[in-house]
Amino acid sequence: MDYNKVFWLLILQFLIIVCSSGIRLIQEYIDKHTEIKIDYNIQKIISNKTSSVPLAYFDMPEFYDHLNRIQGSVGNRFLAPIKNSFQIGQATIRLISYLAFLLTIHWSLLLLSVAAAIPLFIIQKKYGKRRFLLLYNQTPKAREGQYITSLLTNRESAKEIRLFQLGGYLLDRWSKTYFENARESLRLLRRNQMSNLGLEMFSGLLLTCSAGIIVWFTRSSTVRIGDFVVISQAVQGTQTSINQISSLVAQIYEESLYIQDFYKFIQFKVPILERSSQSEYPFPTPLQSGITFDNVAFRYTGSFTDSISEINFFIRAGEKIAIVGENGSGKTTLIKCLMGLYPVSSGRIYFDGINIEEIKEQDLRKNITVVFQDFMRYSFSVRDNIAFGNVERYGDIEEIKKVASKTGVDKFVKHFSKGYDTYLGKYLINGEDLSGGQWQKIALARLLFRGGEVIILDEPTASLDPRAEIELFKQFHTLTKDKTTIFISHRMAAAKMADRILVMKEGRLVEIGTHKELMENGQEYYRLYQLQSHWYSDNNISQQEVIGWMK
Ligand SMILES: Nc1ncnc2c1ncn2[C@@H]1O[C@H](COP(=O)(O)OP(=O)(O)OP(=O)(O)O)[C@@H](O)[C@H]1O
Repeated sequence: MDYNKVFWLLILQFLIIVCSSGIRLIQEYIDKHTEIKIDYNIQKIISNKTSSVPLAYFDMPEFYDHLNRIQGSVGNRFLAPIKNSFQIGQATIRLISYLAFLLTIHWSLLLLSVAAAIPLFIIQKKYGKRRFLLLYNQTPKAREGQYITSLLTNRESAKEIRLFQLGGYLLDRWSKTYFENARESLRLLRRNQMSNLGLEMFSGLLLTCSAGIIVWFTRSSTVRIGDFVVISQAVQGTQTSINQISSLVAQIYEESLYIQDFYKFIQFKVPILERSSQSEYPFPTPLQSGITFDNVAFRYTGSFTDSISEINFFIRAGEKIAIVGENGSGKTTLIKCLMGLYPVSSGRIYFDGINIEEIKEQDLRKNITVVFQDFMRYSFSVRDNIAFGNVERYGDIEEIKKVASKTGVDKFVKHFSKGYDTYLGKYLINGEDLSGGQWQKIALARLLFRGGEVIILDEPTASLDPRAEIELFKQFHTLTKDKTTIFISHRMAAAKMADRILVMKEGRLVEIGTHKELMENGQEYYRLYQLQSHWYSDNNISQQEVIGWMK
């Protein structure tokens, strides 16, 4: 025996084993790497889309449904068609060799081997589509379930859930939605399994027929008995390969439905909600003349009535305006239109005579700054919470400290061990909790850090008492001296500080004028003012005091 040769053959065998394992491991790594990259890009594309679409899209449940559906489109889903194509290639090579062999025996064997693939493809394609449609139809319910889960796990809702002892009820409600969806999924799976059973029986029948034919060939001595096993294996191999190909093609079809859905989301556009003009005028800074509302009306998507209509007014540059009116009278809607967050349904808004639709969107955002009543409380540091007003100047800690000092944020930050780097809230780390009023000061600091030509407070002062609210408005006036400012308030005494007051009622602008003029008018403003006059006497705030603040 040539031991030397055997030794080298054993070495070769070892190298082949190592190489094939190495190739497999590298391939697994490349797969994972590609999957992570695709995941990252998909998440980025989705986040880019959601952060840039018009705000009105977030009033549409179908937008949330679509978003929820495609969030399941992870890298694997995009990778699957590529992986499947490789497997189809491999299976095709195997199939061709089997077919060539079977053809040399008899064409009927070939026919019987491939016959099961057609119904298999049809059934798998059908159930692939049904699974997609099921996901489509189940999304609203699944979202309801997710919403309930978030209520049960969020800090914001934790208080009320305990207070109203809602835990058990919400859990039952969640179980109901969960099992409704689960039942439908299982029903589809059962049907799919029944069809698969039928297919297996059909394949088995075809295999048996093939075996019968081979036996008949051996009896009629076309084939030798020794070839029986080889031919049977070839028939089985053909059937397995072609079934695999048809399953893989059906899977590609199913994945393509999800991928198409993903692209539909990326291309999702509601023309009526998009800016109609692509013109790109800069925002007129500084504002020279003022802001004009020319017969503006706006209706939310899906609503049957206008939330604001026939709005006509002119605000001079540098003017201090208050907007008052009862709940739901359209104050916030008017502000959202003024900011260009919603394109108006009819009429026009002009800044120094330039139609809002023609001003660069980025410029609008830069120059109109708002603190809404439901402003964000970021679970990040104090510094983040202020710097988010203008991330381009994130590193400008001096300016951050300046606005913090102007708004009184510095008074409580000085007690925090990490100062401006202290995290707020408890979500990410055990940070500091702030009171409602302190959060409002943070929001105000963020607004000042941003700056801008038009500065708006949309009643972010709800948790302040009347005295504190007036104090804050007074401060706001001082801090925004040369700017055009608008503040919304339900409190008439605060509105008194404005140069002029807009009074909204049922979506219309019913009065406009100074406090004195409106009181003399004796209409809506006078009525609202009278309704609240006791608040201020109860809080020991005299008319003189308010007038004093105004000076
Ligand atoms: N996103 C929305 N989709 C549909 N309708 C809305 C939406 N937001 C507000 N509305 C409706 O528009 C009307 C005006 O609401 P808006 O928030 O402008 O009133 P508001 O005067 O600011 O009220 P409040 O003083 O209570 O804050 C209301 O009838 C409200 O139901």
